Amino acid sequence: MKTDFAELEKNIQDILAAPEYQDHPASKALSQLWDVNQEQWNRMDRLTRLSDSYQDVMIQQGKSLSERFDKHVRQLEKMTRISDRYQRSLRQLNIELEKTSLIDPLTELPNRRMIMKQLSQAFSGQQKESLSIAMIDIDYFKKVNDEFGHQVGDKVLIALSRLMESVVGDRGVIGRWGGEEFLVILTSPKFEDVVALLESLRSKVNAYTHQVDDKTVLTSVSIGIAEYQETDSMDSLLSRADSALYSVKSKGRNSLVIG
Ligand SMILES: Nc1nc2c(ncn2[C@@H]2O[C@H](COP(=O)(O)OP(=O)(O)OP(=O)(O)O)[C@@H](O)[C@H]2O)c(=O)[nH]1
Repeated sequence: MKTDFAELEKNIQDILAAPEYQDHPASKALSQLWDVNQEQWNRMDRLTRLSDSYQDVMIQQGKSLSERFDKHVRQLEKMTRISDRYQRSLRQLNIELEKTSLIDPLTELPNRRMIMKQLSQAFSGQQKESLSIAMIDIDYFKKVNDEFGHQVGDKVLIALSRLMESVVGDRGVIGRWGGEEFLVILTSPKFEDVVALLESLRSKVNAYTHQVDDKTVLTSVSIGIAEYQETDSMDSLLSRADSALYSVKSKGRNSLVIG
Protein backbone atom coordinates (compact mmCIF):
# COMPACT_ATOMS: atom_id res chain seq x y z
CA MET A 1 0.00 0.00 0.00
CA LYS A 2 1.26 3.40 -0.91
CA THR A 3 1.46 5.92 1.93
CA ASP A 4 -0.22 9.25 1.29
CA PHE A 5 2.31 11.50 3.03
CA ALA A 6 0.24 14.65 2.62
CA GLU A 7 -2.72 13.03 4.41
CA LEU A 8 -0.51 11.55 7.13
CA GLU A 9 1.07 14.95 7.69
CA LYS A 10 -2.37 16.56 7.96
CA ASN A 11 -3.56 13.90 10.47
CA ILE A 12 -0.51 14.43 12.65
CA GLN A 13 -0.92 18.22 12.52
CA ASP A 14 -4.59 17.81 13.50
CA ILE A 15 -3.72 15.55 16.47
CA LEU A 16 -1.02 17.90 17.67
CA ALA A 17 -3.32 20.89 17.38
CA ALA A 18 -6.32 19.23 19.11
CA PRO A 19 -6.66 20.64 22.67
CA GLU A 20 -7.94 17.31 24.05
CA TYR A 21 -4.65 15.61 23.21
CA GLN A 22 -2.41 18.41 24.47
CA ASP A 23 -1.39 16.68 27.68
CA HIS A 24 -1.54 13.17 26.34
CA PRO A 25 1.94 11.46 26.57
CA ALA A 26 1.47 10.02 23.10
CA SER A 27 0.97 13.53 21.76
CA LYS A 28 4.31 14.62 23.25
CA ALA A 29 6.08 11.63 21.72
CA LEU A 30 4.38 12.31 18.39
CA SER A 31 5.45 15.95 18.58
CA GLN A 32 9.06 14.91 19.26
CA LEU A 33 8.90 12.39 16.45
CA TRP A 34 7.52 15.11 14.19
CA ASP A 35 10.39 17.48 15.07
CA VAL A 36 12.99 14.75 14.46
CA ASN A 37 11.31 13.93 11.17
CA GLN A 38 11.29 17.61 10.14
CA GLU A 39 14.94 17.93 11.02
CA GLN A 40 15.79 14.82 9.00
CA TRP A 41 13.74 16.10 6.14
CA ASN A 42 15.59 19.43 6.16
CA ARG A 43 18.89 17.59 6.27
CA MET A 44 17.87 15.48 3.30
CA ASP A 45 16.82 18.61 1.47
CA ARG A 46 20.18 20.27 2.14
CA LEU A 47 22.03 17.14 1.08
CA THR A 48 20.03 16.88 -2.16
CA ARG A 49 20.76 20.50 -3.00
CA LEU A 50 24.42 20.00 -2.15
CA SER A 51 24.56 16.94 -4.38
CA ASP A 52 22.81 18.83 -7.21
CA SER A 53 25.27 21.70 -7.05
CA TYR A 54 28.17 19.22 -6.77
CA GLN A 55 26.90 17.52 -9.92
CA ASP A 56 26.65 20.91 -11.65
CA VAL A 57 30.26 21.65 -10.75
CA MET A 58 31.33 18.22 -11.98
CA ILE A 59 29.47 18.65 -15.27
CA GLN A 60 31.00 22.10 -15.69
CA GLN A 61 34.46 20.72 -14.92
CA GLY A 62 33.96 17.85 -17.31
CA LYS A 63 32.84 20.27 -19.97
CA SER A 64 35.82 22.56 -19.54
CA LEU A 65 38.14 19.54 -19.50
CA SER A 66 36.79 18.24 -22.80
CA GLU A 67 36.90 21.78 -24.22
CA ARG A 68 40.54 22.03 -23.18
CA PHE A 69 41.25 18.62 -24.67
CA ASP A 70 39.57 19.62 -27.97
CA LYS A 71 41.58 22.84 -28.00
CA HIS A 72 44.82 20.89 -27.54
CA VAL A 73 43.87 18.48 -30.31
CA ARG A 74 43.16 21.44 -32.61
CA GLN A 75 46.49 23.04 -31.68
CA LEU A 76 48.27 19.76 -32.31
CA GLU A 77 46.60 19.44 -35.72
CA LYS A 78 47.58 23.00 -36.56
CA MET A 79 51.18 22.36 -35.50
CA THR A 80 51.28 19.19 -37.61
CA ARG A 81 49.98 21.12 -40.61
CA ILE A 82 52.60 23.84 -40.04
CA SER A 83 55.32 21.24 -39.65
CA ASP A 84 54.21 19.48 -42.88
CA ARG A 85 54.21 22.78 -44.75
CA TYR A 86 57.61 23.65 -43.26
CA GLN A 87 59.05 20.29 -44.30
CA ARG A 88 57.63 20.64 -47.82
CA SER A 89 59.15 24.11 -48.25
CA LEU A 90 62.42 22.85 -46.79
CA ARG A 91 62.49 20.02 -49.36
CA GLN A 92 61.69 22.54 -52.11
CA LEU A 93 64.43 24.83 -50.83
CA ASN A 94 66.90 21.94 -50.89
CA ILE A 95 65.94 21.14 -54.48
CA GLU A 96 66.38 24.80 -55.45
CA LEU A 97 69.67 24.97 -53.56
CA GLU A 98 70.93 21.80 -55.23
CA LYS A 99 69.84 23.26 -58.57
CA THR A 100 71.51 26.62 -58.03
CA SER A 101 74.68 24.95 -56.86
CA LEU A 102 74.86 23.00 -60.13
CA ILE A 103 73.48 25.48 -62.66
CA ASP A 104 75.30 28.50 -64.01
CA PRO A 105 73.04 31.47 -63.19
CA LEU A 106 73.83 33.47 -66.33
CA THR A 107 73.55 30.87 -69.07
CA GLU A 108 71.44 28.38 -67.11
CA LEU A 109 73.69 25.63 -68.39
CA PRO A 110 75.20 23.05 -66.03
CA ASN A 111 78.11 24.71 -64.26
CA ARG A 112 81.63 23.34 -64.01
CA ARG A 113 80.81 21.30 -60.90
CA MET A 114 77.82 19.71 -62.60
CA ILE A 115 79.56 19.00 -65.89
CA MET A 116 82.48 17.43 -63.99
CA LYS A 117 79.96 15.28 -62.12
CA GLN A 118 78.46 14.19 -65.42
CA LEU A 119 81.86 13.53 -66.94
CA SER A 120 82.74 11.42 -63.92
CA GLN A 121 79.49 9.46 -64.37
CA ALA A 122 80.16 8.97 -68.08
CA PHE A 123 83.68 7.86 -67.20
CA SER A 124 82.49 5.18 -64.81
CA GLY A 125 79.65 4.07 -67.11
CA GLN A 126 79.53 1.28 -69.63
CA GLN A 127 79.57 3.64 -72.61
CA LYS A 128 83.01 4.96 -71.70
CA GLU A 129 84.48 3.56 -74.95
CA SER A 130 82.27 5.84 -77.06
CA LEU A 131 82.97 8.93 -74.96
CA SER A 132 84.37 12.15 -76.44
CA ILE A 133 84.70 15.62 -75.02
CA ALA A 134 85.15 19.05 -76.56
CA MET A 135 86.50 22.19 -74.98
CA ILE A 136 84.93 25.23 -76.65
CA ASP A 137 86.17 28.80 -76.29
CA ILE A 138 84.53 31.91 -77.74
CA ASP A 139 87.10 33.76 -79.82
CA TYR A 140 88.17 37.29 -78.91
CA PHE A 141 85.34 37.62 -76.44
CA LYS A 142 87.16 40.39 -74.60
CA LYS A 143 86.68 42.51 -77.72
CA VAL A 144 82.88 42.03 -77.50
CA ASN A 145 82.93 43.31 -73.93
CA ASP A 146 85.29 46.15 -74.76
CA GLU A 147 83.34 47.30 -77.78
CA PHE A 148 79.73 46.72 -76.69
CA GLY A 149 79.92 46.58 -72.92
CA HIS A 150 79.62 43.80 -70.38
CA GLN A 151 75.81 43.63 -70.53
CA VAL A 152 75.86 42.95 -74.27
CA GLY A 153 78.63 40.44 -73.58
CA ASP A 154 76.29 38.68 -71.14
CA LYS A 155 73.49 38.60 -73.72
CA VAL A 156 75.81 37.14 -76.33
CA LEU A 157 76.95 34.47 -73.85
CA ILE A 158 73.31 33.56 -73.16
CA ALA A 159 72.38 33.49 -76.87
CA LEU A 160 75.39 31.35 -77.78
CA SER A 161 74.62 29.00 -74.91
CA ARG A 162 71.10 28.44 -76.26
CA LEU A 163 72.45 27.97 -79.79
CA MET A 164 75.13 25.45 -78.78
CA GLU A 165 72.72 23.65 -76.48
CA SER A 166 70.26 23.21 -79.35
CA VAL A 167 72.99 21.82 -81.64
CA VAL A 168 74.15 19.30 -79.02
CA GLY A 169 70.53 18.34 -78.30
CA ASP A 170 70.08 14.89 -76.81
CA ARG A 171 73.37 13.62 -78.22
CA GLY A 172 75.29 14.94 -75.27
CA VAL A 173 75.50 17.65 -72.70
CA ILE A 174 77.07 21.09 -72.68
CA GLY A 175 78.11 23.01 -69.59
CA ARG A 176 79.79 26.30 -68.82
CA TRP A 177 83.38 25.50 -67.90
CA GLY A 178 84.01 29.09 -66.83
CA GLY A 179 84.11 32.59 -68.39
CA GLU A 180 83.69 32.16 -72.16
CA GLU A 181 84.68 28.47 -72.09
CA PHE A 182 82.31 25.51 -72.43
CA LEU A 183 82.70 21.76 -72.17
CA VAL A 184 80.70 19.27 -74.23
CA ILE A 185 80.36 15.60 -73.34
CA LEU A 186 79.27 13.38 -76.22
CA THR A 187 78.63 9.68 -76.29
CA SER A 188 78.65 8.34 -79.79
CA PRO A 189 79.96 5.02 -81.16
CA LYS A 190 81.19 6.81 -84.29
CA PHE A 191 83.81 9.45 -83.65
CA GLU A 192 83.20 11.01 -87.09
CA ASP A 193 79.64 11.81 -85.95
CA VAL A 194 81.10 13.68 -82.99
CA VAL A 195 83.40 15.67 -85.25
CA ALA A 196 80.54 16.40 -87.68
CA LEU A 197 78.32 17.64 -84.84
CA LEU A 198 81.04 19.91 -83.48
CA GLU A 199 81.84 21.22 -86.96
CA SER A 200 78.13 22.04 -87.37
CA LEU A 201 78.22 23.81 -83.98
CA ARG A 202 81.25 25.84 -85.03
CA SER A 203 79.67 26.88 -88.32
CA LYS A 204 76.33 27.85 -86.69
CA VAL A 205 78.10 30.03 -84.11
CA ASN A 206 80.09 31.62 -86.94
CA ALA A 207 76.87 32.37 -88.81
CA TYR A 208 75.19 33.81 -85.73
CA THR A 209 74.84 37.57 -85.53
CA HIS A 210 73.79 39.63 -82.55
CA GLN A 211 72.34 43.04 -83.32
CA VAL A 212 73.07 45.99 -81.02
CA ASP A 213 71.39 49.13 -82.42
CA ASP A 214 72.96 49.55 -85.83
CA LYS A 215 75.97 47.42 -85.01
CA THR A 216 76.38 43.65 -85.39
CA VAL A 217 78.31 41.41 -83.02
CA LEU A 218 80.03 38.57 -84.90
CA THR A 219 81.27 35.54 -83.05
CA SER A 220 83.21 32.37 -83.61
CA VAL A 221 84.45 29.49 -81.47
CA SER A 222 87.60 27.39 -81.24
CA ILE A 223 87.10 23.73 -80.36
CA GLY A 224 89.55 21.18 -78.95
CA ILE A 225 88.30 17.59 -79.15
CA ALA A 226 89.50 14.49 -77.30
CA GLU A 227 88.25 10.96 -77.85
CA TYR A 228 88.46 8.52 -74.96
CA GLN A 229 91.36 6.07 -75.08
CA GLU A 230 91.84 3.03 -72.92
CA THR A 231 94.72 4.54 -70.98
CA ASP A 232 92.85 7.78 -70.29
CA SER A 233 92.04 9.15 -66.87
CA MET A 234 89.54 11.98 -66.63
CA ASP A 235 92.42 14.41 -66.19
CA SER A 236 94.33 13.15 -69.23
CA LEU A 237 91.20 13.33 -71.40
CA LEU A 238 90.52 16.91 -70.27
CA SER A 239 94.15 17.82 -70.73
CA ARG A 240 94.17 16.52 -74.34
CA ALA A 241 91.04 18.53 -75.15
CA ASP A 242 92.64 21.61 -73.59
CA SER A 243 95.88 21.17 -75.55
CA ALA A 244 93.87 20.73 -78.75
CA LEU A 245 92.02 23.97 -77.99
CA TYR A 246 95.31 25.75 -77.40
CA SER A 247 96.48 24.44 -80.74
CA VAL A 248 93.37 25.84 -82.52
CA LYS A 249 93.95 29.21 -80.88
CA SER A 250 97.55 29.32 -82.04
CA LYS A 251 96.51 28.33 -85.56
CA GLY A 252 94.13 31.27 -85.89
CA ARG A 253 90.81 30.22 -84.14
CA ASN A 254 87.32 29.52 -85.56
CA SER A 255 88.24 25.90 -86.14
CA LEU A 256 88.53 22.54 -84.43
CA VAL A 257 91.45 20.26 -83.62
CA ILE A 258 91.48 16.68 -82.39
CA GLY A 259 93.87 16.10 -79.52
N1 LIG B 1 80.19 39.79 -70.34
C1 LIG B 1 80.83 38.80 -69.79
N2 LIG B 1 82.13 38.62 -70.05
C2 LIG B 1 82.77 37.58 -69.50
C3 LIG B 1 82.15 36.68 -68.63
N3 LIG B 1 83.06 35.77 -68.24
C4 LIG B 1 84.21 36.08 -68.82
N4 LIG B 1 84.05 37.17 -69.60
C5 LIG B 1 85.03 37.87 -70.39
O1 LIG B 1 85.62 37.03 -71.35
C6 LIG B 1 86.86 37.65 -71.72
C7 LIG B 1 87.90 36.58 -71.89
O2 LIG B 1 89.07 37.21 -72.33
P1 LIG B 1 90.32 36.42 -72.83
O3 LIG B 1 90.64 35.33 -71.84
O4 LIG B 1 91.38 37.40 -73.14
O5 LIG B 1 89.83 35.66 -74.09
P2 LIG B 1 89.34 36.19 -75.51
O6 LIG B 1 89.19 37.67 -75.53
O7 LIG B 1 88.13 35.42 -75.85
O8 LIG B 1 90.53 35.78 -76.42
P3 LIG B 1 90.83 34.33 -77.01
O9 LIG B 1 90.16 33.36 -76.08
O10 LIG B 1 92.31 34.22 -77.00
O11 LIG B 1 90.27 34.29 -78.37
C8 LIG B 1 87.20 38.67 -70.64
O12 LIG B 1 87.03 39.96 -71.16
C9 LIG B 1 86.17 38.40 -69.56
O13 LIG B 1 85.78 39.58 -68.89
C10 LIG B 1 80.76 36.92 -68.35
O14 LIG B 1 80.11 36.19 -67.59
N5 LIG B 1 80.15 37.97 -68.94
